[in-house]
Amino acid sequence: MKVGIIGTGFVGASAAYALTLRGSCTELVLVDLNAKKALAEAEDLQHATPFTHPVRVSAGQYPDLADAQVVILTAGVNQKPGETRLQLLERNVKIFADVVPQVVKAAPEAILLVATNPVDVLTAVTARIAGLPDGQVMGSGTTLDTARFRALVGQHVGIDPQHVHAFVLGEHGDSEVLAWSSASISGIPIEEYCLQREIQWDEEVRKTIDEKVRKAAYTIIEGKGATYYGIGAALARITEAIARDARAILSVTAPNKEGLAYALPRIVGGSGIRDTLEVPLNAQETEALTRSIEILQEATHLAMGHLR
Ligand SMILES: NC(=O)C1=CN([C@@H]2O[C@H](COP(=O)(O)OP(=O)(O)OC[C@H]3O[C@@H](n4cnc5c(N)ncnc54)[C@H](O)[C@@H]3O)[C@@H](O)[C@H]2O)C=CC1
Ligand SMILES: CC(=O)C(=O)O
Repeated sequence: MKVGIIGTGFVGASAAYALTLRGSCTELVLVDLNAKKALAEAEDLQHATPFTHPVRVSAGQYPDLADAQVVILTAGVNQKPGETRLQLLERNVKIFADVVPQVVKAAPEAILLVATNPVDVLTAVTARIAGLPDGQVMGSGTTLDTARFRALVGQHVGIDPQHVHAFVLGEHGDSEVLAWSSASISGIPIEEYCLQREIQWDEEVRKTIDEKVRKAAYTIIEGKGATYYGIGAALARITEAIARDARAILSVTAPNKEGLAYALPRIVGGSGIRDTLEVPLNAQETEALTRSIEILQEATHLAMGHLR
């Protein structure tokens, strides 16, 4: 299975490394405006393959994406310390207006997986430009935030985060919603689990975890300039769900009938998004999700204006 990655900066290169380590594909084509960088990353990754999986890694141009099953879009500017994701909007919409038509021309059958921020808005923009069937365009959405949520809850209760079932919904950004009321440890509500095992579980714990999830990008960018390992692994996981027609439930983002994209748990398989699930929410979470969607609606309207 062939995968293309557009943009070989921190995120693109980390996704490529995760795909190679996990053996998520058999062929990987790297494309970047900076062809020298793409070539250097391809060579470096190729040298990892004797220790990983037999993935054929190369640097290329858009026509080399022909027959790719998935193309991951990571091209664009990232946040500087203190900058929000939505502040990247205008610059990255312009880049996508250039990149997306070239990807669709080369690989019209590929599932497009957007990672560039603001990812929800750029997923809507990609869908608008690409004009592909429903389900063929998705964004990484809150898969990373959901992973952060699960990792922190797992750490607090002392179990493998793979057994924490919890979602972050709405914007991949400041207004995101942690769906506490439906979160569980392998089906046992967290509150009940903590009661059984005499673990602290109160508003203070939830507030600390919420803050750490919501602010993770800001603190990591402050410390090392960019975030990339978490999203690299998330992109490999989403790609595998497509490659193996896994029907995995992942909080990816996708445009609705009105062209507005935000993250909800969705069933991801070989043809992309197969369905969207509803998470039971309490009144406070419903209100927060409505507000998050309103913020994205405003930003998406602005982004579509930049396309004209
Ligand atoms: N969705 C998520 O959860 C996450 C998203 N991101 C986002 O991913 C994006 C990329 O971040 P980084 O890799 O850290 O940035 P980076 O600056 O390290 O890499 C961006 C790459 O895009 C390339 N590029 C720029 N314009 C291009 C064009 N027209 N065609 C082809 N390539 C082009 C650049 O040459 C560069 O190699 C940012 O928007 C960042 O905010 C970052 C982390 C998590
Ligand atoms: C940069 C970004 O979007 C993140 O790490 O969540």
